Amino acid sequence: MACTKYLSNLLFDLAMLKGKRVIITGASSGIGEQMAYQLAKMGSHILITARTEEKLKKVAEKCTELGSASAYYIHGSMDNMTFAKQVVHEAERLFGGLDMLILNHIGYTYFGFFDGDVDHIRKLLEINFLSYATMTVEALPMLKASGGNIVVVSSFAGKVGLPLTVPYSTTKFALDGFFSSLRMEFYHQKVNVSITLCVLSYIDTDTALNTVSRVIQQPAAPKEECAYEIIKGGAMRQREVYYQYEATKIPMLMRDWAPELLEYLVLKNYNVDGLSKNKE
Ligand SMILES: NC(=O)C1=CN([C@@H]2O[C@H](COP(=O)(O)OP(=O)(O)OC[C@H]3O[C@@H](n4cnc5c(N)ncnc54)[C@H](OP(=O)(O)O)[C@@H]3O)[C@@H](O)[C@H]2O)C=CC1
Ligand SMILES: CC(C)CCC[C@@H](C)[C@H]1CC[C@H]2[C@@H]3C(=O)C=C4C[C@@H](O)CC[C@]4(C)[C@H]3CC[C@]12C
Repeated sequence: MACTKYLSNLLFDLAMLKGKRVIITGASSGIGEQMAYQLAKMGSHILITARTEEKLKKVAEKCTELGSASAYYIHGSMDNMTFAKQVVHEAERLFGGLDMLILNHIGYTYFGFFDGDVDHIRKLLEINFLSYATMTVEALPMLKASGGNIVVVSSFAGKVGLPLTVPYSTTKFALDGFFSSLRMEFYHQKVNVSITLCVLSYIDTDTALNTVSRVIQQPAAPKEECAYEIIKGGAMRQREVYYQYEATKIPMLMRDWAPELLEYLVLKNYNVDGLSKNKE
């Protein structure tokens, strides 16, 4: 594993992203914000989006300072498919094309036992899944023209059923179904657009730490390194990225061979007594 990582670091030249035109969704905070900074340092043209304009403005300004070829922002909510399409059209207007589409945003969800609210699942599917499909469809002509990359930020919870994240996990599993099937069709149709699905473990973003630190005992991995690994995987046209490798790939090997053992290990990692304190 260490050897593979060493090799891919060696092959991944930061210059690969110089001058590339990139959209990053959910880039006003967390992993998306970090990806914007990394791409800025690599000299990309960047269009970031999220709902909060003031935060986006600050992130875009920092991108310019860090050396981005250009940095723009557009604010709006991804529960609105017209807005999802508008973001792609804005990239076309600003850059005249697109090399990389990084789909990373998620809507708010609760961390707790499923409360029976199916309407919440429907709304979360709009934000976490349907907007991803919408932006992909809209961006495909530009990505085909550039031989570009689609990068989908998912989770270990999108590969394995976990407690306390029923609606969220549903939306992440949907991403795997859509994008893994689409990737297969691209092979058939000789579409030169790569699809990278990123399977992330617990990452130290403010949202994650505030939401789950009382319940999950294991340490969170650094968002900066996580952002780098996602961009690298996308640029290298990898089909999937596992970060942190040990916390995601090894349990994945267990998933089909020893599912009961995996369930046992997952449950041991959750301290559900911490849940009530979460709500205070
Ligand atoms: N952190 C973790 O432990 C893990 C994270 N992941 C994945 O990584 C990705 C990033 O997560 P993380 O950085 O922690 O999340 P953050 O909460 O830090 O960032 C979420 C981003 O999405 C934006 N957003 C929220 N609601 C909407 C909306 N309705 N429309 C458009 N944008 C919205 C937020 O900005 P604003 O509020 O301004 O709209 C923000 O920019 C997600 O896909 C997540 O599933 C996967 C596994 C673990
Ligand atoms: C082998 C097992 C012990 C691994 C367990 C991994 C667990 C701890 C990891 C894997 C995926 C992680 C969740 C995730 O994907 C995204 C988010 C959204 C964020 O806003 C709040 C935190 C949350 C719910 C993460 C919580 C921690 C999770 C469940």
